[in-house]
Amino acid sequence: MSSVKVAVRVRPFNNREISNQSKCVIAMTGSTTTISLPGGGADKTHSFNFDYSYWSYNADDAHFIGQKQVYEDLGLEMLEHSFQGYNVCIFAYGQTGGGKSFTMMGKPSDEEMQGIVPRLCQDLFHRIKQNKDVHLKFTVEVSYMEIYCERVRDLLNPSNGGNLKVREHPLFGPYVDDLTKLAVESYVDISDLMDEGNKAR
Ligand SMILES: Nc1ncnc2c1ncn2[C@@H]1O[C@H](COP(=O)(O)OP(=O)(O)OP(=O)(O)O)[C@@H](O)[C@H]1O
Repeated sequence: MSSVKVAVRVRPFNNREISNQSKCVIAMTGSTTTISLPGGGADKTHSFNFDYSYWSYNADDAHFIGQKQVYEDLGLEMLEHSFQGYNVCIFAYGQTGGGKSFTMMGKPSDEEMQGIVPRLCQDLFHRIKQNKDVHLKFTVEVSYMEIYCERVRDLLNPSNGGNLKVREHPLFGPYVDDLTKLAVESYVDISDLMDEGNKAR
């Protein structure tokens, strides 16, 4: 099994794209994404295979993929790996307005629209609660930082200086020196800390 999985997602057109009568140049079949350059012709069509190609362009489409499916494919697997003792990381990459926040956070107050992070945090605590092994103890800690213009800021302690140092531990790899880590016991604790951190952005 590959240690890296890549998913691409198409979001619906925004108002500007609709009013410009933009044409959607992406098509998806299974896990394949096809880009057709305007003008047509076979040589202007390029196909790429990913682990997942998520068609979230139009909710009426039979192939539409919503927040729940994205979480069940990507988030649940990472949660499973973390309980098996692996370090996991999910990151979103793409141009501004492309849908990174929507996929990762979504609308946390609307159950159907929740993104990967709120769903994963809730399942994390459900799984911990189900533990019956008296020899197993779980500790969940949260850090929240912003890297902007090559400067690392601690969003849970903004007075912690504007540029924390990134260092490399010989065994555990890269880490941010002095970054605040706070113990949490529920998804509500995490949600409160995210609100707190967002105020410092
Ligand atoms: N899959 C989707 N379904 C419905 N709306 C979406 C989807 N993806 C993105 N959007 C909407 O598109 C807009 C831009 O998305 P978002 O803010 O997530 O982009 P972003 O990549 O995080 O942008 P930035 O880099 O500027 O922060 C938002 O209004 C969001 O609600």
